[in-house]
Amino acid sequence: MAAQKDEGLQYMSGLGNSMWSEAVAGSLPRGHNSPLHCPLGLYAEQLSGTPFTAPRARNLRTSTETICRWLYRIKPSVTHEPFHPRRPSHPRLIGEFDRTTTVATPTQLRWRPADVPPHHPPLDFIDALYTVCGAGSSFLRHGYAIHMYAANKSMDGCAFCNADGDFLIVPQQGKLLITTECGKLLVPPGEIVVIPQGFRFAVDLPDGPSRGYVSEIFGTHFQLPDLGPIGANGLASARDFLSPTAWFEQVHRPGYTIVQKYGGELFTATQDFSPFNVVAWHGNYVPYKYDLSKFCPFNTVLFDHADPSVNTVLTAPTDKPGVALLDFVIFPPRWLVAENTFRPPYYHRNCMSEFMGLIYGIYEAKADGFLPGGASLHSCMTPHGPDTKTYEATISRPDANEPSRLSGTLAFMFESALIPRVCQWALDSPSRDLDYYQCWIGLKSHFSHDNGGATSEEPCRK
Ligand SMILES: O=C(O)Cc1cc(O)ccc1O
Ligand SMILES: [Fe+2]
Repeated sequence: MAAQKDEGLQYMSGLGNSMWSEAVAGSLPRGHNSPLHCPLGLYAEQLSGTPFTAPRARNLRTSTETICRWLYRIKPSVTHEPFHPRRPSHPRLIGEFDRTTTVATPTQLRWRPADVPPHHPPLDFIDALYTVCGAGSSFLRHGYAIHMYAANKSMDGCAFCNADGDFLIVPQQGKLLITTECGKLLVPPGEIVVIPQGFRFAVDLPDGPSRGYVSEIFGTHFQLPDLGPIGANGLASARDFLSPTAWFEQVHRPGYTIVQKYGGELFTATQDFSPFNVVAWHGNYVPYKYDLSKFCPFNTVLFDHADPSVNTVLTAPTDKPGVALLDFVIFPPRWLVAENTFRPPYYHRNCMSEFMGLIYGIYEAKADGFLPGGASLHSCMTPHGPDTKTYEATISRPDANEPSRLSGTLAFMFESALIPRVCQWALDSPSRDLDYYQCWIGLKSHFSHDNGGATSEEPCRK
């Protein structure tokens, strides 16, 4: 496990491995999870990311100390006033996707980037978050939600805790400085961060306003995809995932608020100290970040267009082999070398549902209209593919067989086997591109065929 430094913060590398970190030498109990007296008078506390009895291969556990076994903190997280529904509530977060909360639509949907309000109204990460679509239920521990955010203010005097699932956050504009119970992570656009279920965290915006995408998964965790015939190396490498090192503050903070998302609703509880009081921790259930430029893409080197699964960074599995609750797939800069091949994405209908975002540049299938910070949704079996301009430009390229480098672009997809229902506010949003379908209407027939004299009224049959 190599330590890495980044703008003054130190990280540990690896994914799924057991790590330990102590902000004060000797604060982590050795050989014990819950000693009668923890070093330095800390409390032990365990945070479980899977049922205790999950098979060992899936049993992720993070501990933040003290009384029990794994995480060692100045005061345990139970030391707070009772939870109450947050006032004002947050009407644009959904944790259960059914007819009462959301809408079913097979229409191709696209949104322009949302404006990031410069100062007003003040919106921190929590208030800026709004659900776009999703499926299933956080209560039933099966499903996912896709949210977006456009925030202009650091969280102040509060920490967020998502009891519903893991967040995979994709900042598109503006860095996030995320303080977690395990330490701090600085996440600029081009990197992603995963905050597993149950961790308390606070988001600062050191660069000013920030905008991005969030996928949330209920009942499982992200893991690296199997590589199959690719072999032992390629795509995302475990050593490029970075977790924080222990960091704590011991401060009296009267009125400090824990905002807990539970069943898609927000609840608050106050306490008089910072929750970032973990002095040492060990376990394999930790937040982590990943720089997407570290991804090693594989693709066709002779002909045809490879399916996008070849660019899977992380996958959240279901119980059915090969069927993802949610895949996180990227379309990074790379060489295109296929011969006699239509190189952009093909026209297709997919039994999986595809939500896409663009971090920077131009997406290879859309010459116009899909902008950085924007989004699209092509649900189960909804036809989609390159827009007219892309198609016409591609088939008339004189250099169509020359190697070309796709540069300065980074798009991604959240792809799921579960069919999403869409929030009404996303359908009614002023950012929605109601003319999206027009990008394909201009596709004209290129069909030319010697039909042996048949007229248009007399179909040609062979
Ligand atoms: O629809 C999309 O743009 C995503 C996508 C990209 C690709 O290269 C192949 C299939 C696919 O769904
Ligand atoms: Fe697609």
